[in-house]
Amino acid sequence: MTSCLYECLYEAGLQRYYPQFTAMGLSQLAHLSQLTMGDYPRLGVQDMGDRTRLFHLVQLVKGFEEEEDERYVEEERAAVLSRRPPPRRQLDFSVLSPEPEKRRLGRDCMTPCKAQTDRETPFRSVPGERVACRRSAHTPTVTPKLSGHTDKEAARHSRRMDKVTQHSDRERGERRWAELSYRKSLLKQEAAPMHQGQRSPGYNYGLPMSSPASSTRSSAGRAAAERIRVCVRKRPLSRAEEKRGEADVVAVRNGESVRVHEQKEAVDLTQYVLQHEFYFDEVFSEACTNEDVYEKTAYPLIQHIFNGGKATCFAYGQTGAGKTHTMLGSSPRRPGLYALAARDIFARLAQAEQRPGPSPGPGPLSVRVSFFEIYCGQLYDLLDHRKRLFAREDGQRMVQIAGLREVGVESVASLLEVISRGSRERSRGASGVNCDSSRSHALLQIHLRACTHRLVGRISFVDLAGSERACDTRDPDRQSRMEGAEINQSLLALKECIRALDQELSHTPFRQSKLTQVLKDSFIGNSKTCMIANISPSHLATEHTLNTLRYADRVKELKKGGKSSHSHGGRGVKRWPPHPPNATNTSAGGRARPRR
Ligand SMILES: Nc1ncnc2c1ncn2[C@@H]1O[C@H](COP(=O)(O)OP(=O)(O)OP(=O)(O)O)[C@@H](O)[C@H]1O
Repeated sequence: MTSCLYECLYEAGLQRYYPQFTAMGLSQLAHLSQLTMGDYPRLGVQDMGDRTRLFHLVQLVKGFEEEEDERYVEEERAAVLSRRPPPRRQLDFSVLSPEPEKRRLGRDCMTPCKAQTDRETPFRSVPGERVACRRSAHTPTVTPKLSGHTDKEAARHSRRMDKVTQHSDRERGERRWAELSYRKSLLKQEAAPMHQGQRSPGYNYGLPMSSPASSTRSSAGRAAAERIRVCVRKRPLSRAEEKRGEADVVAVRNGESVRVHEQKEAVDLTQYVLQHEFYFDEVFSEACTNEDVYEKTAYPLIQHIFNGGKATCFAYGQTGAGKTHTMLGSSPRRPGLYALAARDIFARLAQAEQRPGPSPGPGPLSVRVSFFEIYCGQLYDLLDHRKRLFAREDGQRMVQIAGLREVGVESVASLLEVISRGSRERSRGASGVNCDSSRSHALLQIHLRACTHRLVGRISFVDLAGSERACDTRDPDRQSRMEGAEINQSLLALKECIRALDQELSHTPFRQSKLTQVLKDSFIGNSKTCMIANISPSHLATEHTLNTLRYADRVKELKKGGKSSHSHGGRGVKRWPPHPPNATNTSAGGRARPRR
């Protein structure tokens, strides 16, 4: 259960500090009264406007507490005088519904309450109890109805509400938000409902199913855990987003879970915040650097390819979520995963050369690089003037890309030079979200070859195209609609492959898209895969963020069943149910919702 602290901070425009509040143990609105201005820097509140707003919020909470204390003293005295116990304050659930127990947390709050009238809102007045409230657009001021309360008490409560209003009238402008928070906290002291998806067999249509990693996993499960690693990276709000007043609604917790606060409005206009919590192998907060991400994602894969394995590291997420930033880095001084991997590969090769005596492995290794993109279902060689390529299966049912150019590199610098040459060739276009959006999937492959040209190990870095919907593209002409459709189709195909693996289907539909075709060996044989799901913190991107997290959550579930080995390329029958149209567009309730 959460507190309404987030909502009040949200109203105050301070919600981006919420993670720091919770990190300091401030999880309830009442905790704010203990704050002093000396605590502001520790909460990261440096901006003058933010400090002022936080100060006003703290004052309001303190004022409310004092008022509450006075009221209780008064009530106690009146009770003693009249020799009767103080009135019991209980929720009048009878006006809500004949089935009060159903109207508790979670999605029940989304259900409009027919029994309520516009002017009757059951609420509680004792902090710590749960309350259901209703706000009508036509009745901005609600009169609370208290069970067991006398008219006198109701009038007193009403006076207190009026006092808040008068107070606000005196100091308009900046303090308006605080009063709103205050009113909200009075009326909605209920915690925002936590959405917890129930696990059910089969496909969950995007329903969150996340749960913490189990320590009692089978050995097969542990092996699978090694094969697929699912991480999430949250990027910081950009300056432009901050200026536009966008809110940070994503909180990273303990480096392994991420919580998304989704602002919702029920049919009866009740405002509430729905919380979604997901658990992953690693969750990187906005404070993490590319080095931090590399250390826990690609670094183990580099060790693996030197042991003769194949590895794939792909960055997934909506456009502008930070995939390219993660892979390429932002400047030579802030390298991305490509450069950090190259540095480790060459360091390891240098170590092997310096080692005295004959090497136990396949002898001296050479590093070769290929770089190609998948754009609108076609393959293009980024190191060969965008030459068209074709993926074909060989006799061993392994996918080979005919004509793909491999360039030999001898140092980190030369590898980076090749990468930047290829990156310039990538197809770009402006999506509605990112003005420098990648509209293709880019696959950088670093091959370790023996002197006989035999492939010893290989790592593929896949910078997936933005997973936004086609309708998000600016001026959606035919080309951008086709791009968007193809991107969505290939991501859906990837999901289908993962699901087929998850459910141990005898046939994995690699051929549904070029992406899954060329990624075939990412999930078979001696291979390891790491997915980095990039997410934006902005409240405007909440739906995409949830879709990305649900997708990543689905991949993570692969590990739980311990399904480490799969037949591939078999001739089994497709047994999975046909995916729903627009399955990537899911509502918070977990059901696929038709796109508009
Ligand atoms: N971790 C981060 N720290 C700071 N800035 C970041 C971070 N991640 C992303 N950004 C910035 O956000 C913007 C968008 O990021 P980026 O281009 O990497 O998104 P993308 O997911 O690759 O988008 P697309 O799919 O459209 O190419 C860039 O300006 C980038 O510098």
